[in-house]
Amino acid sequence: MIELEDARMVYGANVALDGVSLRVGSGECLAVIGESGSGKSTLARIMLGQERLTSGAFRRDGQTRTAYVAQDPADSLNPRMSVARIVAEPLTVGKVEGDRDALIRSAIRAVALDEAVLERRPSALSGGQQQRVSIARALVAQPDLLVLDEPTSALDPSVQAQVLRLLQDLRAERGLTSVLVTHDLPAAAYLADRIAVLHRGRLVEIGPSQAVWDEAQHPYTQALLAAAVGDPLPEPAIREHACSLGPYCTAEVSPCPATTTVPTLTEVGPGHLVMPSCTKIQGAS
Ligand SMILES: Nc1ncnc2c1ncn2[C@@H]1O[C@H](COP(=O)(O)OP(=O)(O)OP(=O)(O)O)[C@@H](O)[C@H]1O
Repeated sequence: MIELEDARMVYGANVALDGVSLRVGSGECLAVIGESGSGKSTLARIMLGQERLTSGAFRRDGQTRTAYVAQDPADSLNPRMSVARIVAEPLTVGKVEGDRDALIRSAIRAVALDEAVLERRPSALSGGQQQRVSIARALVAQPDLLVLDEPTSALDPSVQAQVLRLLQDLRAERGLTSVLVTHDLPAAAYLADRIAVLHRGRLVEIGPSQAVWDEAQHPYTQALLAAAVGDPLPEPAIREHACSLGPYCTAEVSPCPATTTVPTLTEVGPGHLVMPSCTKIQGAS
């Protein structure tokens, strides 16, 4: 459904994407993971058709309707509009025909919100409810491709788990094609069929989520995994990588100080769902 071939994106002296080739099949969820600055958001903008590559090819099925869920619902929902108007926006922009009221109510029910929220403003909702409204807005015009940029990272851990479960249910019900951009490897492994790992604009690994989780091949992916599961970091080379893990590293100076915060996993419910919580490790410089 979507294909990138030798994609390169350059902003002045910054190479955001460097020779990336990948495909996203119809109905597939691909997670794109990597540290801050690795090129994830650039890739998302390309897939949404918002920017053009410097070189290489981007192909998308002709009539693809795209939708986007941003990281922080507080930023992406207009505080002056009612939830009903917010959710209706893509219907207006896309000039969608049909019973708008029914489509809006159906989208709100799909994200497990009560229809009573339609009359409220975003400020009268919790962060988790706001993100559900963002997802309802993304779904209302029945997109073929949903791009989610860190959809849970602005939420409390318990709410993150609920939103991830919701996204998983929506995937199962609707067979949506989706691209999940995240630095959260457990969330990627939970939700996605495949995981693509970006490091400094290069695709260093791509494969089925379970395989990447169980047997990551590239040292950078192994370092991300070690950080995600709170393993002590055995190899000096991997420690070096781990210290460049922006989202997981509290250090703002280089070299990294001796104490680094990395996430560990906590079971939060039945099945396979795990969410990161933080722990201190010593000597991870
Ligand atoms: N509009 C732009 N102008 C100049 N440089 C840019 C622009 N957009 C991205 N970049 C650069 O491209 C690189 C990749 O940025 P990008 O935002 O895609 O990374 P990211 O993985 O999404 O990071 P984050 O997780 O922090 O959002 C960075 O070096 C960034 O500074």
